[in-house]
Amino acid sequence: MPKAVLLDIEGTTTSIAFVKDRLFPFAAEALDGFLATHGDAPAVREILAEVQRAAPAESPAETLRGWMAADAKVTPLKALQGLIWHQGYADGRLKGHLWPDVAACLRAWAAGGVRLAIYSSGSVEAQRDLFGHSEAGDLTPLLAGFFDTRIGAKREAASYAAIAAALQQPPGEILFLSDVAEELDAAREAGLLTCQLVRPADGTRPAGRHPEAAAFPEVAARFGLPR
Ligand SMILES: CSCCC(=O)C(=O)COP(=O)(O)O
Ligand SMILES: [Mg+2]
Repeated sequence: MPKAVLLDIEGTTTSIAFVKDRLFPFAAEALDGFLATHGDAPAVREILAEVQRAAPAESPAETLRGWMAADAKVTPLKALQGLIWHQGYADGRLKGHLWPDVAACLRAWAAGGVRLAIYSSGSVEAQRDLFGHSEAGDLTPLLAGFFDTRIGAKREAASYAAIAAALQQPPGEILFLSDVAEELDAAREAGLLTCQLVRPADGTRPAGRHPEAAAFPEVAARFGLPR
């Protein structure tokens, strides 16, 4: 049985539609107003300086809008989206979507001594907000670690090796769950166990090169996780 489970968010714990049709438009629509009112806050200034360094020829707002349109998994964009979503979670406009099978399995796995951690392109702050204000309540006490692209890109094996080291867990004892085959390939290269979430409602196509499950109870059955 794996001693730790590392979880992707979009397409794994959470519907792709929630991220693409709710979270992303929420941040895009709020961008200009947020920059006007919070542009001088130190955390925002730092992000904007990083954006400007990445694309010196245009304004940070233009660059951010381009990255949003392209769904670029770029760390400063993800950090800024997290700050914008934080307001929505705080005032109740946003609630983190979780597939109905997810919360019960996370509770059972954690209660059975399995360590749980998140690895998403969304910033650590955004991850904490999604699970802290989820439709199933505050699940953050179940989670032992949060990792984003600051530790490395999700399609690079080195990122998974770094996460295993941060969790102080041998890679072979960690099961990584994701809908994206290239992420699973990278995790397996680093020595992690892998399982592709092929959720019918998300339209995920099975890649055919990793164990597959349509929902978390199937993951539990296949890998002997507590139920
Ligand atoms: C913290 S939820 C927002 C997820 C996000 O911004 C994203 O780009 C999806 O990334 P994932 O690695 O979870 O597929
Ligand atoms: Mg995903």
